[in-house]
Amino acid sequence: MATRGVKTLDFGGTKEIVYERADFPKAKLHQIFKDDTFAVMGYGTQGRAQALNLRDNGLKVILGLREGPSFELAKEDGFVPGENLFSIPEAAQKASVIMYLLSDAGQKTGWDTIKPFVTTGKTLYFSHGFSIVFSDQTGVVPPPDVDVILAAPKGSGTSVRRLFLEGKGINGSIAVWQDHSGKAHERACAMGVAIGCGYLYETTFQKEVLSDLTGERGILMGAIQGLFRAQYDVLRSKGHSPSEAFNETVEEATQSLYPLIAENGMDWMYANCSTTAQRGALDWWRPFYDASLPVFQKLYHSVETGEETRRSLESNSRKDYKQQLEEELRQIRDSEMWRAGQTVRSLRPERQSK
Ligand SMILES: NC(=O)c1ccc[n+]([C@@H]2O[C@H](COP(=O)([O-])OP(=O)(O)OC[C@H]3O[C@@H](n4cnc5c(N)ncnc54)[C@H](O)[C@@H]3O)[C@@H](O)[C@H]2O)c1
Ligand SMILES: CC(C)(O)[C@@H](O)C(=O)O
Ligand SMILES: [Mg+2]
Ligand SMILES: [Mg+2]
Repeated sequence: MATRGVKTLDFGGTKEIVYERADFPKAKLHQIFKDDTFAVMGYGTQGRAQALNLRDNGLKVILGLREGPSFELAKEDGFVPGENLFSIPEAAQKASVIMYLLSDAGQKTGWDTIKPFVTTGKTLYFSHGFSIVFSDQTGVVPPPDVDVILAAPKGSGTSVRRLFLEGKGINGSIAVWQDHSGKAHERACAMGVAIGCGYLYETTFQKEVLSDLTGERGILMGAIQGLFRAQYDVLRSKGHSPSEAFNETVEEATQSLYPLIAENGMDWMYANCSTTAQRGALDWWRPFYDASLPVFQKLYHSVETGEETRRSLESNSRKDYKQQLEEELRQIRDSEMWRAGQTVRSLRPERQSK
């Protein structure tokens, strides 16, 4: 179903539809969701950001959480047990929109608890295509008489909340898996705006999960640590000090050059560097492309075949999962490169004045 006010824009030669916050002013959100109760299941980085943004947008939000640190945090954030803070089944029962924001592994184990409350006319909402697309691994198969929609912010929940509070908005993707009401598309767009996104792109559950898993394993998180570390190790092996190796690898990237890419693109960042740097970057991006292309192809294959979701479910459901995760993060934190980074960051004038 078409939503009024949308724009079709040219993305490098391909026309795509985008939806913006301006297409869904608050009054329209309140009209669309006048009869809805949003139940946010899980209070991780996304659950918390989306719940707080929905609440600040004046919509009716309740939480479904298990007892523990998240429950306590929700109380600190002003949610009140018995009023708008419940157990998972209680919240699912009261909800018209079940926002399934447990961890992806938690969505698999929690499905038997949630399923009885996914009843006729309700909306089941996700911020990832994982559970639905890989239902052969998760068992998450919704009944046919509900809407199943997705609004996936393309960034950390921390940014979802921070940008919203600054009056900005992260970009997000929306998709419809099942349209029982005939309004699922409009409701997905409206939810994307209601949770704090500034603008939204169309996708499918399938495309969202494949691109998201590739991106985070690749450039956004996995590849960036691998590339940083490889350059840092070469500089160190050639006798450069930790501070010099860190600054030339990470600090300048995040503090100077990446913000320039964000502002106006790669060529503009190049144009703001010396002719010497430009010549070198223009000569060397190709060898890096050639070296990494097969790794990205291997990664996409591993995502597409379900290997990555299998690994994630298996590792996240282990009893010692938290300890193992903390140990792996500790190894990164305690590596020389990131210890050097800690000292470098402490020297930033804005940190020193605090
Ligand atoms: N983290 C992000 O910034 C981000 C961005 C876009 C989309 N997403 C998607 O949003 C969803 C939520 O992500 P997240 O990072 O906030 O989640 P998360 O992985 O941090 O987990 C959220 C919460 O789920 C709870 N949980 C896990 N298993 C549970 C169980 N069996 N019973 C009760 N509670 C349980 C945990 O206590 C945790 O606080 C996921 O589908 C994720 O892929 C996340
Ligand atoms: C923030 C990310 C990496 O974009 C998200 O996809 C996640 O899974 O946390
Ligand atoms: Mg992800
Ligand atoms: Mg992502």
